[in-house]
Amino acid sequence: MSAPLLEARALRAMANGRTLVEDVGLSLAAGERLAIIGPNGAGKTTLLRMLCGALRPSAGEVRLAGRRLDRITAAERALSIAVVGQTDQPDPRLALIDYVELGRVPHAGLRRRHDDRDIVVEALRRTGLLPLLARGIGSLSGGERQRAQLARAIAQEPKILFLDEPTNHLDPRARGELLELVAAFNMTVVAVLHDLALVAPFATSVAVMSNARLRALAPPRDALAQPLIREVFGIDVLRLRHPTEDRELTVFDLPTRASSPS
Ligand SMILES: Nc1ncnc2c1ncn2[C@@H]1O[C@H](COP(=O)(O)OP(=O)(O)OP(=O)(O)O)[C@@H](O)[C@H]1O
Repeated sequence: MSAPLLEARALRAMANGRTLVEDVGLSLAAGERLAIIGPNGAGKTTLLRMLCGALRPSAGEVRLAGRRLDRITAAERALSIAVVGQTDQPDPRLALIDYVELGRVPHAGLRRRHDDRDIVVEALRRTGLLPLLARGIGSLSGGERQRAQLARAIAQEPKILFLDEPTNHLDPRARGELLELVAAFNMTVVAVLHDLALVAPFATSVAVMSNARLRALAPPRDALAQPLIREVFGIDVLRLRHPTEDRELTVFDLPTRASSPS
């Protein structure tokens, strides 16, 4: 059997005497999309940063295609991993097309590919940004900038795409559309998501974090179920028949005070 593309064992993150992540293990096959969910402060971003090599674990290890991530050179890692995070602050004067072309930099050390520009233009087209290609990054809206980051990551052609809250600047329709777009690329993806309604249509598996620990690692239908969601988030999950269409609706409902556990 081939090794999983991404594998984490007994991961722990400590900072300033605090345990941010404790004993997390998971594995991801090529083509899977893992959503990491959990309340604020649960350790989601810390886990994502260890999985993508941005943060060295205090204990445990991460393997990419069977090789320890901390033993892979930065150049090799850049060929394999793209990260769309919340901290990217490019020079606002940079034109959008030049920003997206930065995604090709890890490949430039090999043979400069004549189709680099085609890959960049295609990434802009797929993210709906082609009409804005000459605009300065600083003039883009928050949502456009989020799509620009995705375009840069797609242009990088990574083995795994890591997304930290990729939809937080987007309107409700654009949120779903962005994740649909990511799914359409058939890449292996690890994404921290806050909006639970987006998880089931997007993810093939879900890691539920709570108080620094992995509470569940399961397919969306099992992970997004009572009593776990009630316990971890303090909200209810209701599965209801759509009133006019032949399909089920999943509703995340804030319980009223009367029905909340005290
Ligand atoms: N360097 C640090 N030193 C001390 N505590 C930290 C440090 N970095 C993060 N933390 C704390 O660790 C906890 C987990 O942080 P993390 O960002 O991983 O959570 P999260 O689940 O992504 O949260 P959110 O949903 O709010 O983004 C938080 O309580 C945070 O304040």
